[in-house]
Amino acid sequence: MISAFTGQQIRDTEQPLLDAGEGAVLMQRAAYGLAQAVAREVKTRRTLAGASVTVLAGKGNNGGDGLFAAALLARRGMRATAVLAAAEVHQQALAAFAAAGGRTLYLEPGNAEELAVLCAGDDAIIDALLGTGARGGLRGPSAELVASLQELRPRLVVACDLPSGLDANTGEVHWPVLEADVTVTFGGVKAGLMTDPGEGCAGRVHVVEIGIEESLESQQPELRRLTSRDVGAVLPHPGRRAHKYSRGVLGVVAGSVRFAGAAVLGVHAAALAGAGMVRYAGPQTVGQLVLAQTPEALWEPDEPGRVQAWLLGSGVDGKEQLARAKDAAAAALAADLPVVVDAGALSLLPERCPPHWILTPHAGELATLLDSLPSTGEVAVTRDDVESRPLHFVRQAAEQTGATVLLKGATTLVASPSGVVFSQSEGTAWMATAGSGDVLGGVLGALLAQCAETIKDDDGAYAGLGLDVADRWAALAAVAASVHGRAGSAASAELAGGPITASAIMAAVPRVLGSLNAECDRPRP
Ligand SMILES: NC(=O)C1=CN([C@@H]2O[C@H](COP(=O)(O)OP(=O)(O)OC[C@H]3O[C@@H](n4cnc5c(N)ncnc54)[C@H](O)[C@@H]3O)[C@@H](O)[C@H]2O)[C@@H](O)CC1
Ligand SMILES: [K+]
Repeated sequence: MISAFTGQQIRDTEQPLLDAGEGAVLMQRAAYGLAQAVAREVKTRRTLAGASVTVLAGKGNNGGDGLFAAALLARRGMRATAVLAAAEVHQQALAAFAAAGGRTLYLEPGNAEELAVLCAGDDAIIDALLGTGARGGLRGPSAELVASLQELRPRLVVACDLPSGLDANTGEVHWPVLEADVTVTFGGVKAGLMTDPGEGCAGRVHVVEIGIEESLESQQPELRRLTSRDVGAVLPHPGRRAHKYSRGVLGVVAGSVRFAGAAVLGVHAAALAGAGMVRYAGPQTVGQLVLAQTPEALWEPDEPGRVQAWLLGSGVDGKEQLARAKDAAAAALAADLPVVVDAGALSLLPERCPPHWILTPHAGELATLLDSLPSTGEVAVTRDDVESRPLHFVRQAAEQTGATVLLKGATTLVASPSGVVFSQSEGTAWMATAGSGDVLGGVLGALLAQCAETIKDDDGAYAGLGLDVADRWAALAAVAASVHGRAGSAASAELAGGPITASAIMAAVPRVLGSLNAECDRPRP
């Protein structure tokens, strides 16, 4: 599992070392790691000797890291320039930079554009304007410099610790921000690098160890990301004596005459993701389409028979289908069964949901949901609000409803009502296509049906994740998001990185499950 921490958690962990006079050592480790990363990136394009690098240096320790790194790069033969954004910068770092032969320029009111043109063509730019000590975004000439540079599209931007202007704790972005190709972050991943919109500006994230990593482990991560091994360990696996009922039966109330495809995709995705059986409830015309795609499924016009979990809501439209979803929700609540609550069913929540109710809104639906809750207050939450602060709002929704909430996006966040949040980002932007969410619902529904009866006791699979039992639902939802993202990326990769349909995402699910199992050395069933 990859853990991400707030800037404050990282600073608190550094503090005892700073108190012991180790600050300079930490900075040297950070600078060395940053310089190595820049050198590695430049060398994929050309030789280091004679290549050019500009460091944009602010007045804090982030600027110090950047200047020391640029000094190391100058000593390795790069032509190094520093653009100083403040009158006072880290003195020892500036002295080391000058001693290594670096050239210094001063950012002043009126010369930002000129400096941007001067360094935009460099082989690398290091953004060391603001780090974890930032309050708000870039201002004045620094903001102008970064805005101009962003327009000029530099060849390679490496962010020092985090892109300047990004909130290390929340991932909120105070524009303008210089979008990085690589972010070299120190000691541990900052939460803002694992949630949008911050993650979208950070490029590839590389962690440099500076000696605080062991102490950080005692902190509760702000965000958690499951790796392929974690996902493989949690995925359900049929035992030798399994039969279709013990494998897990999923009941689906999705689709409608108007949105029939949602039912077809949800049911088929669930079957491909390993449900022992899928029972579909809906109008006959839709039932026929469902059976045409998935002859393995059962169509039942009204209430399906016994199930272990429910998928409710995707594409539900009209009185009759909504009534079926309502009945199924009531039955699920009475029988304490896990439920995926998507789209049309998000309006059917009880006053307090259990954590095994997993809501799967996109940003707009989450805004509507929050607005409908009596606890939200007077000011309406908009889609833009959710997109600017997804971590804040997904957590709020989980706390206020009691449900586990999976917020779909380029980075998908899953919040448990306890405040534990997972972040998965394996997908591709091609997955923003009609029906993609219906496939995710099917995959998640299938996982719930397969794990419903074992999740509380299956300590082995969840060992190492350090979670309370109630948070396992969020972990399982993160597994579904990961499988869905991997399936989309695999489908697109097969088409040389081209566009994909929801059906293509769905078709790739079994292969993704197979390779995740293989990676965990699990025997084939
Ligand atoms: N604490 C340590 O020992 C270590 C710190 N490291 C680096 O130090 C950084 C944190 O250093 P600092 O605490 O100095 O913080 P920053 O480097 O983020 O700079 C904060 C300074 O900028 C000013 N400032 C804050 N917001 C501003 C804004 N919006 N516009 C302009 N100026 C603003 C503050 O008044 C403060 O002087 C980390 O991100 C990391 O890069 C690393 O060297 C590892 C060790
Ligand atoms: K920075």
